[in-house]
Amino acid sequence: MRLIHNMTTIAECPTPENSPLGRVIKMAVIGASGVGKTALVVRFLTRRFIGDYERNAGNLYSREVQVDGEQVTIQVQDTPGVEVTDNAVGLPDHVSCSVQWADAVVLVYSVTDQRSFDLIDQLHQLVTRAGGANMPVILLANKVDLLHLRRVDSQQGPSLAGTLGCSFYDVSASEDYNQVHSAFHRLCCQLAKQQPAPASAQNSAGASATTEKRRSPLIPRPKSPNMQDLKRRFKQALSAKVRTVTSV
Ligand SMILES: Nc1nc2c(ncn2[C@@H]2O[C@H](COP(=O)(O)OP(=O)(O)OP(=O)(O)O)[C@@H](O)[C@H]2O)c(=O)[nH]1
Repeated sequence: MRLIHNMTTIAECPTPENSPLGRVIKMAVIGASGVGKTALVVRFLTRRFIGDYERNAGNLYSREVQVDGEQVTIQVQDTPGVEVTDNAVGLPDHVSCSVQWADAVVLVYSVTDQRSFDLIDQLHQLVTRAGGANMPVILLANKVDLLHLRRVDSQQGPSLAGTLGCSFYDVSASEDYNQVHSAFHRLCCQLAKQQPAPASAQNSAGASATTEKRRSPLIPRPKSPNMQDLKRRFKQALSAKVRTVTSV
């Protein structure tokens, strides 16, 4: 089997950065197309579910949040959907690059899509190959609100997570902010505990070994963190709804 990229282009990969404000936690969200990766990231970072998302071209989102009382910069790389085909050899380059950049990976499948679930085992292998065996990974089963469309048995997710050695969460980006927040937030707490003190508290020689390991001059800087873009899209979605209502 081979993993292919569903999108036409992704121009840039994320670059590790230390915020002058303190700790930066970097996550990559990976899964098949349409499982709700963007919806989950947007829900976590803005509390909102817009419902209609542009096809993902690999956006990097960033936001300051409180983790255990500490102000932390969360950067989330939303990766384009991957698909399974024959002769799998590795992750698409841009996804692999996101894994190498990230401190942790969020694997996502949709409970309405058996193929997206079947992909997870293989994705996990490729993620640990690209990011190292110790890469923290969590598994999210999204769209649990769609009870009538469920195709993946509710026991399959926890069982697979047990086999892979990662935490598992049933979530619904559309219906339940708390579930989504809890899953991402626990991962943030775990990472915050594992990471060394912020770069600002260290001398330059003592910079994070993890950061140094992953820094590469070949990886260009990301587009600027796009909360503005999120807000724009949210406004567009709202105005589209207003237009629909007024035209009825
Ligand atoms: N009912 C329901 N729909 C959801 C949920 N999460 C996402 N969706 C919908 O599923 C569709 C795909 O969501 P996206 O967030 O664009 O999925 P994606 O994984 O980023 O897809 P790609 O950009 O193709 O990689 C959209 O129509 C969302 O509104 C959910 O929890 N419940």
